[in-house]
Parts: sequence; C-alpha cells; structure tokens
Amino acid sequence: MKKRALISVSDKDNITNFAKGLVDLDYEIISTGGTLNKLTEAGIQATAVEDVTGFPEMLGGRVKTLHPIIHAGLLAKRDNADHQKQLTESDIDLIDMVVVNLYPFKQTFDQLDVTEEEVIENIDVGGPTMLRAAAKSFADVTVVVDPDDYDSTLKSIQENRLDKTERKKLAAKVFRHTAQYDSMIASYFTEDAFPENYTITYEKAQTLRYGENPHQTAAFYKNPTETAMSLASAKQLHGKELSYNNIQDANAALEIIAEYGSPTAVAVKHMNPCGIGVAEGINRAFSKAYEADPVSIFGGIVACNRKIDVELATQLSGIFLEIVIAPEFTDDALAVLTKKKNIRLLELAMVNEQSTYHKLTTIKGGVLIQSNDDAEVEQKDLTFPTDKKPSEDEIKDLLFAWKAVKHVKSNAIVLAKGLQTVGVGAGQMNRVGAADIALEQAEEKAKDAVMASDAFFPMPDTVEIAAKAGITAVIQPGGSKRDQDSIDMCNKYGISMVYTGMRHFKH
Ligand SMILES: NC(=O)c1ncn([C@@H]2O[C@H](COP(=O)(O)O)[C@@H](O)[C@H]2O)c1NC=O
Repeated sequence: MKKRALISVSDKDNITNFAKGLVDLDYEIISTGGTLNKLTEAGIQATAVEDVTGFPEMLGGRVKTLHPIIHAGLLAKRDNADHQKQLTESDIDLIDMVVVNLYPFKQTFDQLDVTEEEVIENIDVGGPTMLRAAAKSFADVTVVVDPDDYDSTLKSIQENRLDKTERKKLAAKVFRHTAQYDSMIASYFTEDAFPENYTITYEKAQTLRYGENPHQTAAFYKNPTETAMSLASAKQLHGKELSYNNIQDANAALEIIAEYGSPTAVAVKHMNPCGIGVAEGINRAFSKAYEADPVSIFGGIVACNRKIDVELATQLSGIFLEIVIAPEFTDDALAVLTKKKNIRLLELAMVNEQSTYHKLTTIKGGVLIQSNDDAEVEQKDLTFPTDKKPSEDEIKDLLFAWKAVKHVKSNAIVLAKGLQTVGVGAGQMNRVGAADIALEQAEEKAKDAVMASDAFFPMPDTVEIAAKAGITAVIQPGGSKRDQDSIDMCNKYGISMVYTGMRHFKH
C-alpha cells in the first residue's frame, strides 16, 4: 500500500514542489480545502480530506481534519496488534506523514486594525492537533512544520535516511513550535502581568561565538512580540558579527539614549555610560560624550540619536570603537567608517518610546521578573528641601544627570555640567565610594557641576565631599531617616539639593 501524506498549510510557499517530490516518491496526498486547490492547480493529484473522512468541512473551516479517521490513522501504534485490529474494523488507513503550518495567529494580532473576532478565528485548532498527534507518533510518522525542512526531508527519504532519530528531531521541532504558538495565544488572552505560569517564547536570532567569556556558550534570542526599538530590529551595515558583550553593551546604549529627545551621544563600556552629551547638534553632542571620558571610551560603543555625517564619522574613526549605532549614516560617513575593518555599524530608527517588556533575571532555581524601570521624573515632580534652590540651568543639568544615573550600576553617582557627564562612579558597595570615583574622574570639572545619586544618602558624607569639590546642586530620591543630616550639610556649604521621590537602583 502507498504511503500517505496529509498536507494542510496556511503558508503555501513551496508546498507544490514538496508535494510533487512526495508524489514522485510514491506518496498519496490528502489535503484540506485551500491547500488542495493549490495542489490541484499545479497538476498534483491529491485526495480531499472530506473524501477520506466521509464528512464535509464545516463551521467555516473550524472543523476539517478533526475526525477519528484522521487521528486514529496518525495515533495507531504500528507494532500494537490491538490498535491495528481496531483500524481494520473501522476501515481506517494509516497516515505516514503530516505537513502542516498553522493559521497566522501572530501576524493577525500584529495588524493594526484587527478585530478580536479575526484574531480568535486565527487560533488554529485542527493544525496543532494533527501536528501533536504526528509528533507523538514519531516512531512511525514523519511530521514537517517548517517549510525550511521540505527539501531536506525529501532528500532524506530519497537517500533512505529518514529514520526514527530524524523523525524525533522533526517531532521536537513541532512541540517547540506548538508551545510557542500557544504561548503567544496565552499572552494575547492574559491581562495579569504575573500569571500563575509565565510562558514566554523567544526566537533564535543568532548563535554567538561564545558568551561573556570564551569558555561560555551562548546564543541571542529575540522576543517575537516586542515592537519597541531594539537591537533585534537593528540593521547591521558593516563589520563582524556582534558578540555577547557587544549585544549587552549596545542594548545598554539604546536604553540610555531612549531617555533623551535632543541630539544625544552616549558612549558605553561594560553596560555603564562613560560619557553622555546632549547638544543642539549631534556632532557637538558626540564631542561632549567623548570629552567626558576620553580614556574609557576606548573599545566602547557609541550610540547617536541623529544621522551621522562625514565630519562625525571622521571623528569616530579616530577612536577604537566596537560599535556605532545611529538612525542613519550619510553615504560619505559610511565610506569613512567602513574603512575600519573591526568596527560594527548598526542602523536603527531611534524612536523615543518606552518598551513594555519585563526584565528577567535568572537566579538558581528560578527567575525574577519585574516591570521595566521606565518611570520618568520631570521638573514638576521635584521638591526642594534646602535653603538654596537650584537655578534653571542647574535644574536642566540635574534632570540630565538623573536620567543618566538611572542607567549606571548601583551604587551610582553621576556628575554633570552643561548637559555633559563629567564623572561617573559605578557599582560601588557604598555610595561615598561611588562619589569618590566620580569626583576623582571629574577633577577640576567638578567645580560648578551637579551630582545625581541613584538612591538616598544614608549619611551626609557624600554630600560633604561633593560640596568640598565644588558641586553646586544635588539630585537624589530622598527618603532616608537621616535626610536632615544631608540637608544640613548642603545648607552648611550653601549648595542646593532636590528630591525626586523615586529611586533607580540597578544591580
Ligand atoms: N479545523 C480543522 O480541522 C483544521 N485542520 C487543519 N486546519 C488548518 O487549516 C490550514 C489549511 O487550510 P486550507 O488548506 O483550507 O488553506 C492549516 O493552517 C491547518 O493547520 C484546521 N483549521 C483550524 O483549526
């Protein structure tokens, strides 16, 4: 008896070639409405599934293949005499292959003006049922869910290599696929940010050469439902593949730059900003970011939120940089930068939108999930506890530094002057230590600069060393039991302090 393949696909690309190949290998084809039409138009002989089941497709396609004749033909164990007897009694023939791809659920809910009814109609029921039945029966049944596997499957059959091991790999792919499909449906239905099961799905974007260190293996997976600006949607114009550390650093740069609307340049090292500059033009903004710390930028990543022209490209090409990210590069700029073999250039529209994604941090035995730290502080949110109040220019710098300190590993201190960072103290185990580092880096630039602290001051010591170095205004969340000590210290040195009422720890 001929082998039988059931083909029912939404994505009909290349299906006729595959079906033709199966016919040439002496398979009988069974197919559903639209797929059958496509095959018949291409001159491929196929049997309608309703002629196999003796039951018409009904409910506008909601029930086509959901029939015992199909599912018993897939699920009967070939080596089980009782199963075989039951099939014979019911006059059911075995099905040896299932080729199914599903209703485009994600593509449907991604559309702008889509109704709930349309989304619901695109939840495939019969397809996953066949896929799961065939995958469960991988010992005897071949299941193909990915059109990319058409050619290799035909080749394997031709070369007599399609054994149980190969079929199990195809079955595993099916279960991953249906799990992803169900995960996206579950997300669509779920309103609770933290439901009893957190089912997320990521798609492999790239296998990485190694992880954070060369002895670690790694891959980059993207979130197929994330629509906000992200590295996953960046276009690489030049250079080698991104590494694991490149991706982390570039992501940090994008998160920082999303804070600022005016022309801004950000230089990042080890996921901390080493220089941020805001100016009326992007070239000046970059000069500020560079001058903020001309040492640390070496081997760093630069993100700009405006087009890079030849002048800026020339400046950038004089520095050893791993990556430059911008919404656009002029042709002349590209000509300059692509001369550098080792630089990677990424083009990415910089829309100042906040992502809705959750932050996941794996720990031993689980994962911590929290909403993104996307809260913003504006001038109207500030309170002024000190005798001296900041000037308008100081407030601009304070808010600029506050946006920056949010992205520095805690304990974090950022010093800024004229919309330019002049000192960054990152990741210290005590706050005064972070301030020491920032002040040391700023040297004489600390004079008349402002200071941002990601969390409150438990002691007045940080304010004291800052004031002594010439800092004129401080921004911090407030809320310490000993806030008054820091206020008194500011008053003693005649400097101002503002409260944001919000903390930005970043561990
Ligand atoms: N309801 C069913 O019995 C059923 N059987 C197969 N499908 C899906 O129908 C699609 C193909 O339909 P057509 O061949 O009519 O274009 C495939 O994506 C397949 O997964 C079904 N549709 C949805 O549940």
